[in-house]
Amino acid sequence: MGKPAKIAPSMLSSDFANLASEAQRMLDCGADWLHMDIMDGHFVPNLTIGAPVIKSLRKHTKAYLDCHLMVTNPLDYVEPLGDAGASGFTFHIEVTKENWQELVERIKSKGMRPGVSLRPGTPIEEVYPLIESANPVEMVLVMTVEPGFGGQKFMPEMMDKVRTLRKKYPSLDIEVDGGLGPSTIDMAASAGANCIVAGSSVFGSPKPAEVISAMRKAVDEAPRIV
Ligand SMILES: O=C(CO)[C@@H](O)[C@H](O)COP(=O)(O)O
Repeated sequence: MGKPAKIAPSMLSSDFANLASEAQRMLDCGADWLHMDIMDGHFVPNLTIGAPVIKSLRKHTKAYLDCHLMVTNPLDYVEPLGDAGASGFTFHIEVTKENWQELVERIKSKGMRPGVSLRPGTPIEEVYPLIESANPVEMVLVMTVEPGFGGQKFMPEMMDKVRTLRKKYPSLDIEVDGGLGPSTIDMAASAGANCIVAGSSVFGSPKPAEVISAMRKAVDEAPRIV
């Protein structure tokens, strides 16, 4: 039995003007987590939401808010996001090589679950110290597109990173994000990913509950590589 599946619709593909009802619609369709893309227009060329929106959404739901920080200065977001009610706080290794220890400590002290993410061009070895630390991150998010926008094409070559991580760390939560849907889920699931972020495939479907359930089945029934 592998790690349980966590299916996390990316709210970036939702109708932001109706965020609370879109979130509830996803939960009613079987979502485990709500994936919240926080972009600063600097680390990535897109600007989305921040702590005020998380705070507003938190008033409408008790769901796990899986926040992915595509920002240059994640430390600045810890306090506001913790106070706003974020559940997970996943930062990028490319901007935290010098201060990830302090960052992880502060994320945990605000009651959030720390994760680390990496761009497609970043070698997987860069996150090992964060997993092996005495105060470790609890999830690795392997980007399967260049971060910044929904609706891009899945990069199958990123599955080598997932396989390597799963072999080395059998009980780690491994999340994948970008281009996931019915046609790519088997690649991610068989490589060992258990947390699946999906935007366009879920929100673009007339039957989102079926897409979510098919992705869960693929993860739960994937042949285990460890
Ligand atoms: O973080 C990002 C993009 O940077 C993602 O969460 C996307 O929003 C996923 O969307 P799809 O690729 O599934 O459409």
